[in-house]
Amino acid sequence: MNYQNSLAFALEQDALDPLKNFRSRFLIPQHHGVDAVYLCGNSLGLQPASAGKYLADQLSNWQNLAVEGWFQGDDPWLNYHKQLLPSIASIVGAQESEVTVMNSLTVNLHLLMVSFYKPNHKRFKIIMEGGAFPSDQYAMESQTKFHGFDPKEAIVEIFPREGELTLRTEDIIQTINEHADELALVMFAGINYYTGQLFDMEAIAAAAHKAGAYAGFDLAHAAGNVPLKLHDWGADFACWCSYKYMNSGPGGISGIFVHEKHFNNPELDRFAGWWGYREDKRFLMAPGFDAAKGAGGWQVSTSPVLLLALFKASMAIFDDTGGMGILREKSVALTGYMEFLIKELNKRLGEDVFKIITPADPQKRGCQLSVVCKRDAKAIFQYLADNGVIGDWREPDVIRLSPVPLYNSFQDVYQAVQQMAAAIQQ
Ligand SMILES: Cc1ncc(COP(=O)(O)O)c(C=O)c1O
Ligand SMILES: Nc1ccccc1C(=O)C[C@H](N)C(=O)O
Repeated sequence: MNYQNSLAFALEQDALDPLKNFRSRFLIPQHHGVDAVYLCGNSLGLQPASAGKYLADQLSNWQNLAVEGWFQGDDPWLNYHKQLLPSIASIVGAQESEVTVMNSLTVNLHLLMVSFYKPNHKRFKIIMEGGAFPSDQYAMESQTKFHGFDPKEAIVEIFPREGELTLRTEDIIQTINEHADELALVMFAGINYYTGQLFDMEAIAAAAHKAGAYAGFDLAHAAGNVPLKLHDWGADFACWCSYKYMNSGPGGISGIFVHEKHFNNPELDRFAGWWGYREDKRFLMAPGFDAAKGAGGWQVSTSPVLLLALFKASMAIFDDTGGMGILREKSVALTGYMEFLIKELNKRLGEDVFKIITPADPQKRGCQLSVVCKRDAKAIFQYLADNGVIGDWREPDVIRLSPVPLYNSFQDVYQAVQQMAAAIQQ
């Protein structure tokens, strides 16, 4: 047997892993008394072991300071969210003033559309990837209808070529060029939730701008997963949830990016609330909205401090890693290792039973591999779950598996593929 196919190889890689100690900073779900193989950080990241303490600190501030907690104590709530901004800015490649934390993802998508989708009869089209996450499809549909357009005319979805599984950048750019005269917005995921394809956001933003349109990105599956350079790429806006690769907890707080080129643009409408008011004068409670400069000016409501506390636990861990570069290095190796083992398994089975639909090029994917199962896929997925391998299922036949560099090991990946082999032999 090839050494790379052995448990010894996986254990050796783990021993060499510079990030190996980070696993112990997370609570790994248990399966029959041992660590489950959790490969589902693409849906819900694991709980930092410190999360309870961060939460308890704020519950204690609430207990002891009550309303004064906004202004007093070691960590007044009024500025609590700001401590998160350097970490978030570094993860998404932004300046601190270009990011803030607020609300949930789809809510933020709608709020940002208020600013960046202002269609007129000449320019009203939105280009997006075909098969985008349903919430994004519903958001775009309802936005076009809200402005009086027919979604069938206003929304242009780009699908892979016949016989291909993922999109070519050249086809995305060509579609943008073809619709240039009528295009208002290009709204793409950073990584598609189903296929795991990582898009060339820089090229997409450049093509959108050349066409005279805005470029926005939903980074639910990209933030905290792959290095991003939103500022340098010139993206107009972006939003993401933080409960996947950023481990902020179920329904955790979302983040937004607005490029600084828009900070002084008087044409940008927004749906305002007092939390987005310029801070030095917010408590004067004067009539007339005066926005805070920067992404913070898009905030609407009071910070949800308990959600921020959970998120802070995770960002402290990210800060200690040294950044997305080192995480990405391990991620490429870990996902590449899973791909290798799945291909070896297919060879042993004499057939591509597990067909990976995610691009093979590491530049075109993040942690996730989406695997189409050619035998009884549901039964195989169930077997994996029964044996402590947690991925997720997306209809009609895809199993998504995402080794996450912060807390997954090479041994996790090895065990997962062992169980896939055992599932077939059932
Ligand atoms: C790409 C994408 N957009 C939107 C959502 C929905 O986010 P939320 O339910 O937090 O609004 C998700 C995940 O749930 C997602 O993966
Ligand atoms: N928020 C959730 C609540 C319940 C179940 C799943 C989710 C997800 O986040 C799914 C994810 N967006 C996906 O890519 O399928």
